[in-house]
Amino acid sequence: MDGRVLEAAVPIPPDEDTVIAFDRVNVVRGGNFLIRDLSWQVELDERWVVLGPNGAGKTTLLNLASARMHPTRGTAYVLGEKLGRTDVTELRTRVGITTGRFADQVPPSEKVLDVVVTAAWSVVGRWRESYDPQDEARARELLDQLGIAGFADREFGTLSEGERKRTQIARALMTDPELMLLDEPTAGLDLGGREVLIGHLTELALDPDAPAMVLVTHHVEEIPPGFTHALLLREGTVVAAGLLGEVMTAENLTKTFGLPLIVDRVGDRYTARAG
Ligand SMILES: Nc1ncnc2c1ncn2[C@@H]1O[C@H](COP(=O)(O)OP(=O)(O)OP(=O)(O)O)[C@@H](O)[C@H]1O
Repeated sequence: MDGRVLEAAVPIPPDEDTVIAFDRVNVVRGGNFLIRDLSWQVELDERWVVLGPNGAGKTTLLNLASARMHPTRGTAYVLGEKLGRTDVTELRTRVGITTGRFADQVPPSEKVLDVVVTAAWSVVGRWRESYDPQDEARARELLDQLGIAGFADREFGTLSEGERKRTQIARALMTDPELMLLDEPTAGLDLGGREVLIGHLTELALDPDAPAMVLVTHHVEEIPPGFTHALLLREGTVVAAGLLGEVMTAENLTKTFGLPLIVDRVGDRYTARAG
């Protein structure tokens, strides 16, 4: 494929350290290809960013990776389970996901600690009088890790957008997932909120005990240091995939976004602008 950095050779079935193995996956809806012939492999210790313009298929890719959708054609394994052939209920508990839609489902009066603890039962809204002290301790530890321990007893609805996003990440980590999916975690944040969140995502990315991660974003400025790989998507197909430093070229991003771009690396961050 033109411009492609890495031609994925995906062993099927994948070995046990492979968390995502997609082989020539297609997703077709109403005669349109949302994903076309996509092959991709994510290993346990990798942290991927998925970049692409609106409508490129990024959310569709996360829907596959979180077992919320299975391919129309092609083979997709997530955490060793073949999509379309497996009990997705069990598989979904092994994948942590944060999306913009989640915040809308949380009752504003819900206590922050409860938002995190209830992940253990895949529910939103407190429904038990008391929790296992171990679960509560873990939730507090995660809130602390995300820098919001002081908000444990606050109502979710009173948090800033950035604090809500951090609560959501703590919730996604609560079940100790093997794969963590982050759909535009920094969208809608002001500069300060964005940078704080990027700092926490960097800490997670550098933590060898953290799960494999896939982060979707529209902006190269929002790639947290510590992320190792990138997949560039356009119109459902892979423009480039591989090591971050090799993929993030002006040529690849120009193809991905369909306009001439200049890409700079400043320290461990990227910037892009029209060239
Ligand atoms: N059920 C569906 N039927 C037909 N087309 C669909 C369906 N769901 C999504 N699409 C289309 O598939 C394309 C990919 O959608 P997707 O949401 O995966 O893109 P995205 O990269 O996440 O976009 P954005 O950055 O805007 O969130 C879009 O053009 C969308 O309109």
